[in-house]
Amino acid sequence: ARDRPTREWHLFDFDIGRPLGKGKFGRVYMVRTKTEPHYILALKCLYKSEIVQSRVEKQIRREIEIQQNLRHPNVLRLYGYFHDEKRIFLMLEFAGKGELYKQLTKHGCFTEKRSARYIDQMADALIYLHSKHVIHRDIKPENLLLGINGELKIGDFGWSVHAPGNRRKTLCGTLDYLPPEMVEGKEHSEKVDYWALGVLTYEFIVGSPPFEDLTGYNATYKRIAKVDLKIPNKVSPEARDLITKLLQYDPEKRLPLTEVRKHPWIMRYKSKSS
Ligand SMILES: COc1ccc(C(=O)Nc2ccccc2)cc1NC(=O)CCSc1ncnc(N)c1Br
Repeated sequence: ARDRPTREWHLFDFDIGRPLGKGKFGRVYMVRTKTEPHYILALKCLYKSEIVQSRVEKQIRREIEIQQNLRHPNVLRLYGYFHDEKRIFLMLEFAGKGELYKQLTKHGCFTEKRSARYIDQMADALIYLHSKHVIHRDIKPENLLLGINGELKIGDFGWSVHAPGNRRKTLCGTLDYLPPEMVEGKEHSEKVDYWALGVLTYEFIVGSPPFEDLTGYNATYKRIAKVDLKIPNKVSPEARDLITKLLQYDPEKRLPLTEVRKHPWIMRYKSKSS
């Protein structure tokens, strides 16, 4: 198809606003285009020196290609990018209600109604990403954002890959969301995102991830590999059922995302309006 003309962007096209947070590789600012129409964006600034050093240059180019073609209401848009001699700038959709984990920290945990609506939106976004052969691999509250109407947006893609992947994920981040097959360094598929959705469901309702073991890394490892799952009594039977169906050791036994969207716990809270 004829490529849509994308204009060249430069830093001087924008008024720079407040910092939005520190990503894994750089700083993000709220910005506005200087000329009409005044678009509000999140501009992520990455330093080439850091990128070249950590050899993620190839990764980021692949990232950008993948993401410029993603369009889904629950996936944060990457509109485009530009660079100067020292930096690469990612032009991102601005999520009006900011970082979801800040809400989770503030409230401790979410109601089952709010959790079910978020999980339904996550499942919808993951069905879309998997249809594009993108496995997210890093689903956790820190990577989720909220749009201006409170809708969930998968907001960060530092580690998504094209399926099937078994690139060792440098275990710098938390282990809590890793499924047994990744913890054991085995080949993994998009089913890793099914597992992470189960972990997310648990964490939204309970307020902490299911295999967290503050005594350390190896303790969490063991609990994941054994699927040592204890669900508190406060969790409703329907939520318990969904969590158990997602946190299955065998990836093939995990509930498909289309079934998640039809699960009684999700259906019970589907907003009448939408
Ligand atoms: C599509 O979103 C991305 C796509 C790609 C990358 C990225 O860094 N890729 C990458 C960087 C280096 C190496 C390999 C991959 C990051 C993001 N997203 C982000 O960084 C989120 C910034 S925080 C924020 N954003 C909007 N509204 C808010 N209110 C906030 Br707070």
